[in-house]
Amino acid sequence: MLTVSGLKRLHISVSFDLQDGECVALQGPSGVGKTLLLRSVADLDPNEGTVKLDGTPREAMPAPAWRKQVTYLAAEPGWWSDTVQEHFTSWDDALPLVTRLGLPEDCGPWSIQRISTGERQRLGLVRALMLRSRVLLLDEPTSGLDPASAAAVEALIAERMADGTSVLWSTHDDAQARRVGSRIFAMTPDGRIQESQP
Ligand SMILES: Nc1ncnc2c1ncn2[C@@H]1O[C@H](COP(=O)(O)OP(=O)(O)OP(=O)(O)O)[C@@H](O)[C@H]1O
Repeated sequence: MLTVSGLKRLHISVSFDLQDGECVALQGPSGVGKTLLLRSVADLDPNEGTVKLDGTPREAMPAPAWRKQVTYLAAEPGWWSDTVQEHFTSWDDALPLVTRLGLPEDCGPWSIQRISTGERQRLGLVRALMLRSRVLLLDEPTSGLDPASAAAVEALIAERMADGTSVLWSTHDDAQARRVGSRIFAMTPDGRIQESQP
């Protein structure tokens, strides 16, 4: 279980728990602080508060180890090498997920320059899923996708949840929030979360 207590970052001040295998949808107007919250839980930006995974505080491990277990996926994932496959520790292991998300199996040698926004988004998700994290912090993971690709993403995440992965899923899509979330956190302009049922 992920426990977040008194997390403070800029105007944000939140406390919540995330059970194993649970998905909570995170909603709120653009600029309200959803990305700030997700990045803070992953300890990517300076913030205050107590964040624990199964009772172990994040300070008990090096930050990179924490981020491998509590993984943030940006709406626009970053790229640093020339080709798609160079961004994966094992491209062969990634391929089943790549094809599952509707990408062609020969896309490994493709130049990063040529791939579309939606292709980048799905490849970024595969990269995150390869870590087998305990918690996924997904920042609008289907915002650039067509309905079929978004459905494939939702199905894949549901499988990970069945294996015990917890998910905090930021989305502007109300219908998606109700589909994927067992609870909904609505962020308010004063940086709090209001919980509701889908
Ligand atoms: N490092 C920073 N310093 C100061 N303000 C920041 C910083 N990073 C983000 N902000 C501001 O905090 C606010 C919340 O940004 P955030 O990216 O979390 O919004 P969001 O809810 O994810 O929005 P969207 O739905 O558009 O992605 C914005 O007004 C943003 O400009």
